Amino acid sequence: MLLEQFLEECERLLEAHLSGKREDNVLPELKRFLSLLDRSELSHFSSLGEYLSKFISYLSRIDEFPHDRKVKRLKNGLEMIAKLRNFFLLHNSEEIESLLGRPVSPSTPIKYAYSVGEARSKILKRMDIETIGDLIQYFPRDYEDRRIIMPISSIVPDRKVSVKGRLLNFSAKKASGYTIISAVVSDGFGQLLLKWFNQDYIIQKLRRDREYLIHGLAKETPFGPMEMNSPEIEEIQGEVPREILPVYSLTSGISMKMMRKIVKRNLGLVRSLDDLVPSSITTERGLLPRKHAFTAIHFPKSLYEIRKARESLAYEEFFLFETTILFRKRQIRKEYQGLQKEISGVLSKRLIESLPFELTKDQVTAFEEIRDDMRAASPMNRLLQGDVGSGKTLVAELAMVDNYEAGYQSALMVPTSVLAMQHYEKIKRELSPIGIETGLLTGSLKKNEQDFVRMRLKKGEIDVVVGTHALIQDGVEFKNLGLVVVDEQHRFGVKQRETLTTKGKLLDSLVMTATPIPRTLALTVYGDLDISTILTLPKGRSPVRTIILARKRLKDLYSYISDELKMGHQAFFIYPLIEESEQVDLKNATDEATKLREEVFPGVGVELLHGRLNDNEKQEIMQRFRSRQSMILVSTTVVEVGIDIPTATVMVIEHPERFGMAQLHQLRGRVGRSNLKSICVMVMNKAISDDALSRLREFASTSSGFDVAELDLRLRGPGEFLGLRQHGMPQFLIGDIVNDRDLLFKAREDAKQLMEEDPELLEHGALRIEMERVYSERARLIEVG
Ligand SMILES: Nc1ncnc2c1ncn2[C@@H]1O[C@H](COP(=O)(O)OP(=O)(O)OP(=O)(O)O)[C@@H](O)[C@H]1O
Repeated sequence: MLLEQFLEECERLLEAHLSGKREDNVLPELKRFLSLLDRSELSHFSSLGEYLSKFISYLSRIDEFPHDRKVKRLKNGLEMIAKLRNFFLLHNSEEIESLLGRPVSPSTPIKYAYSVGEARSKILKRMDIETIGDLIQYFPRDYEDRRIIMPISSIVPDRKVSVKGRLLNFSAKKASGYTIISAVVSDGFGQLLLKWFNQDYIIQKLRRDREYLIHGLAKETPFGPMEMNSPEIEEIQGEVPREILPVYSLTSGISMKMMRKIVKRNLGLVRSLDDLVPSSITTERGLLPRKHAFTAIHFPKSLYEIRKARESLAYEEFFLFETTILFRKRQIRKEYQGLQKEISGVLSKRLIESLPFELTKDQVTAFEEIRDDMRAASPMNRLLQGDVGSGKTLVAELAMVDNYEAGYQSALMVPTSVLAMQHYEKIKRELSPIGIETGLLTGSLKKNEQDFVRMRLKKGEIDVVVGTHALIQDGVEFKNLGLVVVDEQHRFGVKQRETLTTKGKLLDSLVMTATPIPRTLALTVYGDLDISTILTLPKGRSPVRTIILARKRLKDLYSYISDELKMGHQAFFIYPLIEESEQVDLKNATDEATKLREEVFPGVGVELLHGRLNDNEKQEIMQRFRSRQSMILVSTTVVEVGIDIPTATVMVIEHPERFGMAQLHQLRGRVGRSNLKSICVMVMNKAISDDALSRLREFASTSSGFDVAELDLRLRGPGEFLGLRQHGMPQFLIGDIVNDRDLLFKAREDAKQLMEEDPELLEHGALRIEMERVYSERARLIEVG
């Protein structure tokens, strides 16, 4: 085997031992690989041979060592493999030149590319390839390793392999709208069954008795030969070179062979690509220079080179993105002067002293960060994230007190009028004693009431206003707005945030979110914002116990709730539907409320809340629940966000599988908001799928919103997570913010350092040009954010 294959096998072996998958001796296998090694490559480089001997002798006594020393050697062994490979890569980079043809320009329309022309360019356009630049960035979805052609009889199932075989027979069948093409190939010793679904064009490639090269993943079948689904297949003409070839996603009208040829012939483009990442960083991070990475991603010499090329290109994407954000942020700071506020902190101290509890450490830190921002000359642009009930609103309140002391008005914008009312009452209660005038502005107020509030805002008679979307409507003017706080970022788009911030000039803006998002996402979605995080919950809080309960045990739950009610505690019951539906067989809030009120808990006050009630009705219901005139609130998810009832201790969720992870966590966050022990019960139906059940189990095992967010991200991927796609999250071509998160952090760090050393990017012209080209749209959003 070739050196690279030898290294691949060694790596697999050491990793299997390190992870405990293998427990036998290491050395015999290592020796076997060594005996298969084709040493011709070593003869070019004496130092390579020497290093290889060192590697072998380092591992020669490994099986005699105790466990911990063995582990250490395995780890070091893997590092030595990486070094050997890097040595090899450098050697390869000299070969790249020979691969590259004549230079072309990235913006050249695809029809002028080599081997393309008018007709093919139409096909390529269907693959979103409009220019030669797009072509080079059309990355392979997989690779075909032709360095070893396996005998069919030695195929290991579930591993991708290349084999050679003569086509014995083939057939095409149509069944319920599908075309299934089957073929049998043999290499004289073994047979393999090939199958393609709905790939009609394959049939044109098949000729009985011809020899083919086949690449794919073989699966075992209970009877008969192994089977490969949708393999790559190509007729053999002459010698098959030992190489790794790219596999692209294609559309009809273009073959894999042709696509490879087109890419290869136009690869000369990479000559004109300037490095975006400074070479000092590339070297330090062990990444490939751009030219090398682009060449290797299409035509790699080894599997390791593929990995390195991918890593290098993903890093480049992240680096470009992070630099853009930092660069724009700096531009904004330079161009816009903010309100430089004078804050002594006397008033906010008074509020803190009046509270019946102490601030948590994280609340103090977040508050200090906000105050520093408000004192500074540039406008604040900060995200305050913290778990449900961690006390974010209080921090925002303190910031508004500081802002008042500096002589400015503040606005707090929340997503629903019920929440606006709740915040307004709390804020009024706490801020009136220190002389701050508060106001409420929601769409549910009567027109003359709204007019009155608007008039007072304009005159500067209201210092702190709480409201909903009504705050951003035309006709709302402030005398001297200085701080905008937006609660629950996800409910408002960037545009709405923008409208409110332009109400005053160069305002400080604070965004609060109770749905913590993993750090990686925070860096990308909120890359333009500074972030304060409240991790710790107030003293004395214990996590909400989360239980999955079988429906037949509802009686036990009812008796538990009765005991809680006797102690003066309250309960929520959440249903996915307001009323009975003909389409789905789900419990609904209206019928269940009647049942709970009349049969299960008579006489305790059971109220029903849902989205079809008008705002005043909703507020009255909440008011009665808050003052404990009613003890049970039956609701749809309207209570999801922000409702703060410290005496509520039981949250019952019916059909929990209908809700998203973040939503479940928000619902759970409605209890456990004081020192009282609380539980969240998810009632389970028999019909629930295994997947849904395991998702709920995982949810039940978490308690912090940060863990829930990581779990959600892992299960659903970044695109679907919280519907972020609509919120300006950048799409990366090759970088994956979940799997490449470490790379993203590194890029962030490096970009920061680069911006400190060369803030105007004078020494990095190519980076600056590319930045403006790719991210012009995103940069516009950042500017207004
Ligand atoms: N340091 C603290 N110690 C004890 N209680 C606190 C502390 N800070 C806030 N609280 C109380 O905890 C409850 C939740 O606080 P708050 O509403 O500010 O949280 P939040 O993070 O905004 O919650 P949510 O995201 O669910 O809206 C309130 O009743 C508040 O008075």
